[in-house]
Amino acid sequence: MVFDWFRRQFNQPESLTEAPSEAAPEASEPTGEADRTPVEPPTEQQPAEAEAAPASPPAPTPTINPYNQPCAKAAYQNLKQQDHPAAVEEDPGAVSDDLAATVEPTTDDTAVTTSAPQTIAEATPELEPEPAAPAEPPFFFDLAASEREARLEQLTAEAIAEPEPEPKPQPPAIAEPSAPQGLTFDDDFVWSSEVLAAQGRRPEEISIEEIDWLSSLRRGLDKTRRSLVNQLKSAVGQGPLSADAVETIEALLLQADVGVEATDRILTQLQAKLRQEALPPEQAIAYLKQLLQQLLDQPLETSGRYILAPEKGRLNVWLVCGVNGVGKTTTIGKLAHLATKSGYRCLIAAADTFRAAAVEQVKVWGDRSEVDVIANPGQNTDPAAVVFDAIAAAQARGTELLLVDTAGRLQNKKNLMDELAKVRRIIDRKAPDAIVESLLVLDATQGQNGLRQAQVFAEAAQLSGVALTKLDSTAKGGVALAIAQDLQLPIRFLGAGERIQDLRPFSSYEFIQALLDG
Ligand SMILES: Nc1nc2c(ncn2[C@@H]2O[C@H](COP(=O)(O)OP(=O)(O)OP(=O)(O)O)[C@@H](O)[C@H]2O)c(=O)[nH]1
Repeated sequence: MVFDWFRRQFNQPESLTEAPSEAAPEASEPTGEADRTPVEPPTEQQPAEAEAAPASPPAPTPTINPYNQPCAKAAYQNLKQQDHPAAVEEDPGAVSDDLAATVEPTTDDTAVTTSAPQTIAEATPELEPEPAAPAEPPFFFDLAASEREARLEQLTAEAIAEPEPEPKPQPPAIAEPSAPQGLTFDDDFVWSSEVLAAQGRRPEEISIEEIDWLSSLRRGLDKTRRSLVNQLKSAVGQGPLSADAVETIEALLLQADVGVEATDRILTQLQAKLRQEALPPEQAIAYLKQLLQQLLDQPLETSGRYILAPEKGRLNVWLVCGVNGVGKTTTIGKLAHLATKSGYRCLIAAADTFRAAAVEQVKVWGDRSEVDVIANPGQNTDPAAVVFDAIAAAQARGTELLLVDTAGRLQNKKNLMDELAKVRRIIDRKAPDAIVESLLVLDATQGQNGLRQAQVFAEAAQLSGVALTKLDSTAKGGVALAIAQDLQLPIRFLGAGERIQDLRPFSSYEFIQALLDG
């Protein structure tokens, strides 16, 4: 059974919607929880019962404890088993024991309540294997000593949040869809699997693809997180907020491009809560996470749709817009990849005819994602004509998702509106039954400037949501909150790298965990 990435749902812990309502009237708005369907993992070996009937929503787990690793270890063992079944079949019992002996952290309860980076640093030495060598070398020992050492160094480096280190070099763009590589029981793996576990995922349901995505997201938000977390923790964790603490939190949020409106809202709610009860830093941060997540979820609730997914068996037309350079073409390529991987018949229309190079670029992405591109040879051809041809092709082929690249560089809002309106008219005439969505691509590195672009596009087109790209290249990841608060636009997809698999549907829960807890 093919895993539908578009319909991957995120069950958030109940506490995330309940607690803030005491302090924040907004929290009493409908949460849309009922609309959410249970999580299904993108494993190729779906559990049989999951196919027959959706499992009931998993029991919520209030907080992630990445350093209490039972899920991570079990998931690792399971994935490794899929990788090397023979090796594991020889003596599965020994594998479990060795795993436990090798990575069982001996952190006590106190360590769990300390800040994440500190806990990593404290727990790290205990990740070393016990001195006594096991009788039979387990597969786990293929984590070479050098690899563990590198990991130790990395964890130690990460524990020192300041000064901000140089960003890790991003993997080069990969021309072909590539399977996530390398199964390593490292900090990324542990964090990602515990984030999934906190959403009710069982270890055997955890796939390498999801681990790969969450790891990318976590690494992508590295820069934003580093400039936020430690200072936030010290400011938030001192009982009722002093004027100084308010100022610090305000400055930190604004620095991460959270925006004035969202920052004010967060501070008001946080102050109200901390006046009611003194929370230790970890709990205060947990509360802050709830506030941020609610803020991100609000436009999703208002839109009435938690996910943006093509409807099966029908023609869905997604107009992808955005100014040049924001990652529009890349996003189309990644969406096409996601669509084919998720079992949809997909086609791309190269309707950004304003620039000849745009057509060529989109063709390259079509090749990478193995999706055909409908283009009109010749320069400055009419985009509406390309859409017309593309719809005809889509109808002939039974296409389910037609991704339309639209021009971003139009001199003014009127031109933009006219062009988008013309494309819409063609679609309405040629495919009246199609489901049409408009997705705006925004570049996170542009921070608040992106909001102004969004404003113009929001006025020109009825937007279904935003694809926020380049999160991995900026410390302004907080702009996601400004998009939600100031523009009330739902974020639908996140791009956090240049690889074809580095774009996935948005989860407010995972985003906030990666932002404040990774
Ligand atoms: N690091 C990173 N780079 C990205 C991401 N998305 C896109 N890019 C890069 O951003 C650059 C611009 O991307 P394009 O997709 O060409 O942008 P565009 O909006 O189509 O702009 P034009 O090519 O000028 O039409 C490329 O170098 C992409 O590799 C992302 O999520 N992370």
